[in-house]
Amino acid sequence: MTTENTRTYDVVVIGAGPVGENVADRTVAAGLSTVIVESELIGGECSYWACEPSKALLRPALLRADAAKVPGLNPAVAGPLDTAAVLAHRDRMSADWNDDGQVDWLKGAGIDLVRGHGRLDGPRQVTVHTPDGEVLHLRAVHAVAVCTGTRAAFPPLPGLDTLRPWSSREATASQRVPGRLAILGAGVVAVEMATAYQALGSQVTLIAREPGLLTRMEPFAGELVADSLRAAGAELRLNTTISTATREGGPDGEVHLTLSDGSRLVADELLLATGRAPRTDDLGLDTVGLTPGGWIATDDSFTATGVSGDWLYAVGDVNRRALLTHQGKYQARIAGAVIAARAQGEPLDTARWGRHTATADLEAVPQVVFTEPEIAAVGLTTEEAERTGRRVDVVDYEIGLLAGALQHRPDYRGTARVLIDPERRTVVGATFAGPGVGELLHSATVAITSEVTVDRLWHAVPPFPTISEVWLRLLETYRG
Ligand SMILES: Cc1cc2nc3c(=O)[nH]c(=O)nc-3n(C[C@H](O)[C@H](O)[C@H](O)COP(=O)(O)OP(=O)(O)OC[C@H]3O[C@@H](n4cnc5c(N)ncnc54)[C@H](O)[C@@H]3O)c2cc1C
Ligand SMILES: NC(=O)c1ccc[n+]([C@@H]2O[C@H](COP(=O)([O-])OP(=O)(O)OC[C@H]3O[C@@H](n4cnc5c(N)ncnc54)[C@H](O)[C@@H]3O)[C@@H](O)[C@H]2O)c1
Repeated sequence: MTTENTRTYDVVVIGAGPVGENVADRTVAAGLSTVIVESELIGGECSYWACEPSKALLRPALLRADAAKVPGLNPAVAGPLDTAAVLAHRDRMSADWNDDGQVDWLKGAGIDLVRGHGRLDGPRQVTVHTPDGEVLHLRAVHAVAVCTGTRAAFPPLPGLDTLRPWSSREATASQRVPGRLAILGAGVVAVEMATAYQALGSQVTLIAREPGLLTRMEPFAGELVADSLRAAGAELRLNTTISTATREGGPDGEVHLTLSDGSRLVADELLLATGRAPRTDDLGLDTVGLTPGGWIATDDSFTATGVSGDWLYAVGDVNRRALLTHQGKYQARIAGAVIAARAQGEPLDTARWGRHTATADLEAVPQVVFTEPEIAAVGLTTEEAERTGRRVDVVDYEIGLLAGALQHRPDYRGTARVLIDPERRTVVGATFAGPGVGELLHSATVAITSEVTVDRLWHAVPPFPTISEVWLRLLETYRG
C-alpha cells in the first residue's frame, strides 16, 4: 500500500553527491532546516564511480612510471602490477560501494536524509518516491537546490543494448582487467582510463575523432600524454570514430568494431568515454517551466535562469559550468551562502570576487589530469585567449631543464606555460605538463585569484631543488 506524507523544510536538496552534501552542510550551518534526497549512494558519482576509484587505479601506474626511471629503484618495479592488490585498494577507496560512513556524516552535520527518487512538483515542492513505496511531499520554505549531476552520454551507435559497452562506471568499478580494451574518446576519462588499464595489463586501443588528445587544453599536454601512452604500448587511432560495433559470440563474446577510416578492431570490452549528460530527464523540470533532459542554466549565484521567485538553484555538474568535484563544492559553498542570505533578508554581494558570486568559475577553474605525465591547468589557455580576443603574453619553459625535475627523475620531460595580462601584469592562465606537477597547480590558482603582479611574484622564492622553481624560470624568461 502506498502511504503519502508531507514535510516542510527550509531547504530541500536533490542529489547527495559531493555538491549536494556541501550545499546542505552550508545551509544547516546557517541555521536552516535541510533535507537531502538521494536515489543511489550518498557521496554521488565522485566517491564510487569517478574521482576516488579512478585515482586509486592510476596511482600505482604513475608511481611506477616515475620509479622505473629512478636509478637504483628501477629493478624493484620491473615486474607487472599486482592487479588484485590494485583492485582491492580501489575497492577500499570507493568504500566498497557502501555509504554508511557518509550517512553518519549527514547525521553528524544535522542534515535529514530521504532515500528515493526526487522530482520537482511545481514551485518549492519536491515529491519523492521512496524504495518502500512511500510517496513523500517535501515543501521548501526558502530553496530547492538541484544537485543531480550527470551520467555518461553515449553516441548513437546501433545495438547498444546487446553491445553492452562500458561507461565510466564499469571502467572505474570493474573487478577484472580485460585483455583488450577499446576506448572511444580523447577527453579526460578516455586518457585516464587508457593510462590505468594499459598499466594494469590490458592492450588498450584509443579511438578519437580529434587529431590529438585533451584538445581543450594547451596542445603540448595532449602530445606528451599521447607519446607516453604509445611508449607504454597503447595504440592510438586518431582522426577516426566507430562506424559499427557488435558483440559477437554471446554476452561474454568479443566486440567487433569498424572504424570510419575503414579499419577494423576486435576487443574484449569497449569503453565509451564520450562526455556527460545531465540527470534532469525525470526531474519534473516541466512543472517549473524548464526543459526536461537539459542542463540547468544559472546566474553566477546559482539561481536557475527562467524560474521566477529566486527559490530554485542548480549547483555542480548539472549546471555545466565546470564538471569537477572541487569546483562543484566551491559552487555549493557560494550557493549555500546565497540561500542563507536570502532567507535572512540580507542583500547579496555579487561584486567580482564577492561572497555570493562564483567568480572563480569564470576565471580560475583548476584541473589535474592524472595521466603519465600529469597535466595541471587553471585559467585561460592560449586558444581561449585568442578566441575571446584577450591579449596575453605567453611564456613557456621546459621543466626538464630544472635541477628539481632531474632529481624527480633523470629523463624528465615536461612543459610549463603561463599566460600574462600585459597591462595588469598578472597571471591569467597556467598549464603544467610533467610528472608530479599536480601539486604545483594551486600556486597558479592562488596567483590568478589574488591577481598578484609578476613584479611581486618575483619576491616569491621557490625552494631549490624542486619542480616549483619553474616559477622563477618562467618569470626570468618573461623579464628577458
Ligand atoms: C571517471 C570520472 C573521473 C572523474 N575524476 C575526477 C577527478 O579526479 N577530480 C574531479 O574534480 N572531478 C572528477 N570527475 C568529475 C566528478 O565526478 C563530478 O564533477 C562530480 O561527481 C559532480 O558532483 P555532483 O554532486 O554535481 O554530481 P554527482 O556526483 O553525479 O552526484 C549527483 C547525485 O544525485 C543523485 N540523483 C540524481 N538524480 C536524482 C533524483 N532525481 N533524485 C535523487 N537523487 C538523484 C545521484 O544518484 C548522485 O548521487 C570525474 C568524473 C568521471 C566520470
Ligand atoms: N581528473 C579529472 O579532473 C577528471 C577525470 C575524469 C573526468 N573528469 C570530468 O568529467 C567530464 C567528462 O569527461 P569525458 O572524458 O567523458 O568528456 P569530455 O567532454 O572531456 O570528452 C569527450 C570525448 O568524447 C568524444 N566524443 C563525444 N561524442 C562523440 C561521438 N559521438 N563520437 C565520437 N567521439 C565522441 C569527444 O570528441 C571527446 O574526445 C570532464 O568534463 C571532466 O571535467 C575530470
